[in-house]
Amino acid sequence: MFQTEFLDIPALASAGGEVRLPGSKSISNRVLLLAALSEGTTQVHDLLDSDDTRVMLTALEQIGCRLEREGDSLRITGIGGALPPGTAAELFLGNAGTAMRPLTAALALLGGEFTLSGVPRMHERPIGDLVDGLRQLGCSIDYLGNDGYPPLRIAPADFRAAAVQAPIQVRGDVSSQFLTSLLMALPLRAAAQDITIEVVGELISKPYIHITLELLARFGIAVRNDNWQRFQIPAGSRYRSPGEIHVEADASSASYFIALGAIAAGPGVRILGVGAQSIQGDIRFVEAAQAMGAEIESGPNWLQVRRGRWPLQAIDLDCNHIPDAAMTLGVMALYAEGTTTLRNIASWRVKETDRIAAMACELRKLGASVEEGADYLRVTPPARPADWRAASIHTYDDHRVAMCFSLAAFNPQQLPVRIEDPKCVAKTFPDYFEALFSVCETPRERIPVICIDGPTASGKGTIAAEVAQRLGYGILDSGALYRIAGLAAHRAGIAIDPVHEEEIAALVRTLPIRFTATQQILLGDEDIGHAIRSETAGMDASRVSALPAVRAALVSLQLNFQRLPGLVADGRDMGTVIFPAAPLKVYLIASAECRAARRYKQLISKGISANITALRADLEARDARDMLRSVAPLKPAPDALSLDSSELSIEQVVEQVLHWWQQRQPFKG
Ligand SMILES: O=C(O)C1=C[C@@H](OP(=O)(O)O)[C@@H](O)[C@H](O)C1
Ligand SMILES: C=C(OP(=O)(O)O)C(=O)O
Repeated sequence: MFQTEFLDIPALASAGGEVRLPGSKSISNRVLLLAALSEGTTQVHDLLDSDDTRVMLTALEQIGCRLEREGDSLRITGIGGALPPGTAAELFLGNAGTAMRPLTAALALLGGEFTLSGVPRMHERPIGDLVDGLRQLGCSIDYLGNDGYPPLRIAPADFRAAAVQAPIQVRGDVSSQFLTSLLMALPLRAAAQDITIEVVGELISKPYIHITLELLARFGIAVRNDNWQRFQIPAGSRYRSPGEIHVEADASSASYFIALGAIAAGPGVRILGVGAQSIQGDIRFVEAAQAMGAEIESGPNWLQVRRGRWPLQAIDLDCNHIPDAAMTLGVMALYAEGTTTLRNIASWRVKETDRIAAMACELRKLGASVEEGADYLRVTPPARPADWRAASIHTYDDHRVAMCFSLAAFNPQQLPVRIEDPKCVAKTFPDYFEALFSVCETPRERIPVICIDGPTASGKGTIAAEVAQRLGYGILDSGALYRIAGLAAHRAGIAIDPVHEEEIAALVRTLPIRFTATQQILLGDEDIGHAIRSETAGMDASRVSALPAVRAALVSLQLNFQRLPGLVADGRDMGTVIFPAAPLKVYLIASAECRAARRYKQLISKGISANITALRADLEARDARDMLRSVAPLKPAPDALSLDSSELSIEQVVEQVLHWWQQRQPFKG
């Protein structure tokens, strides 16, 4: 997951390949609650691992469920319809509507003392209609903040007096989750009598009720659905675990990759884990994308999406049945001919943020004309490529804003897009950007490289790692590559000798090397940081570096590090030889005295004795050698910015580099 303050996505060109999507949030949290209410153990496969499911799991553990991980699956042992006596807990439910609402209903009916709270936005998301429904049953629920909103206090209620006779009424026009919550919890009261729930007002987001009914059926509860207006839970209903259950991949998350396939040139995208037979209503996003021009084939568990009509075709659609995925249509509209209208989406205003306002504001930043109404959004794309703007997309702690706006990186003006607070995708799809980059391509020259060159002990490695971490970029420690090449040849039993030059070069080209943000050096899964610092590795490194074919192979290996979303490369010839077109080159220096003192401190802290005068003499000798060597000598590139770190802290140097970087970016707030 990208934990950075922002993520700059370079202009993207095409897409191809396969993505396996994480599990459905809506299914995961329903399955967890139903398993928790059942007796016995349910083994859940392919559960979503994200913020929304984590808050649910923690809450279920707090109320007495047992959770065990078994390989990739989770075994959950339920409470069997009754809480252990005296159960009390403070539950924090983040911003997960699928945890807050259903748990409110279940816990209010189970007895026990609870407080339920969430992030500040959760305290602005309505729950009053559900509380009103539950109060009809005699539940004791108090608002701890504003009436109608979490946080809530639930106290045990005496249900004996209140046989449920009249139908329970619940409004359906603010969120379908209120009805879902009653449907999942009311079997607790249906041992001896039928229970009827009646929807007041129009029921929105109906397909989510379909998911609820499907999963209730899997747990042994057959609800009668009378035209989406009345629902009857039959007397004698009991939660019965199916024993084992698989969670489908998330159809709302699929929308970003369906849109990607529709927008991007290239062979198309194959989406695994969800298909035509999904129980999730958001699968109908497929029809909307087809109407805009996408070519989509599907099987029971996969979708294959390719660009069809181009530019896309504008649509006018009632999106009530696909409230979450429809946000993605707002961004697809940027690539359409004509004006796209998304209707009947009033519920967007009470989700993670006011999504109508958020979409309108961010789409305008990109150059679109947007009309916003109480329950609709009308998007007209930028008239000409030159009307697109490079925007810094504010994401409002809304995962879907972050995910759908990443697709603006396919703009015809080839402008990068900045996504602020990219970690907000953790709500439902923590590795969204990694998945996106794994199927997107762009010409190498669009992927930014920051070069940090300089003499030995100038602090390049530390600065490069920190800058890379702050930008979410990859790292290339080019100095280590020669050592790794030597080590790999040595391990493969190939003598480092000109006779084996081609063989070593071939080996080098395939080495799976990675530099992590925490300065680990990985060869495959092995941390080889230590092994390459040995005396022998140093000797091997200098011998391989004398072989021209190996040097050439290392050049292409180094170029291969230029991957999405960007790279920080540290070394001696990054800006001069390997990445001469890099948009920022820093030449990092420090006085010999200062570098010797730093190295001295470093060695002493590791318990290695050292002599500062000898260290300084060593450094100066190496500087001279590096600067005078005939191949790629150490020198600043003509367009490098020099930075003397002698008197600066690490943080000050990092800030200076980032400041230079920001100055080169085109983004407008
Ligand atoms: O029941 C569910 O799993 C959901 C229902 C929908 O909410 P509304 O019914 O509030 O539209 C949807 O937006 C949400 O992401 C998940
Ligand atoms: C509205 C959403 O979430 P929640 O389940 O919190 O309502 C969403 O995921 O888009």
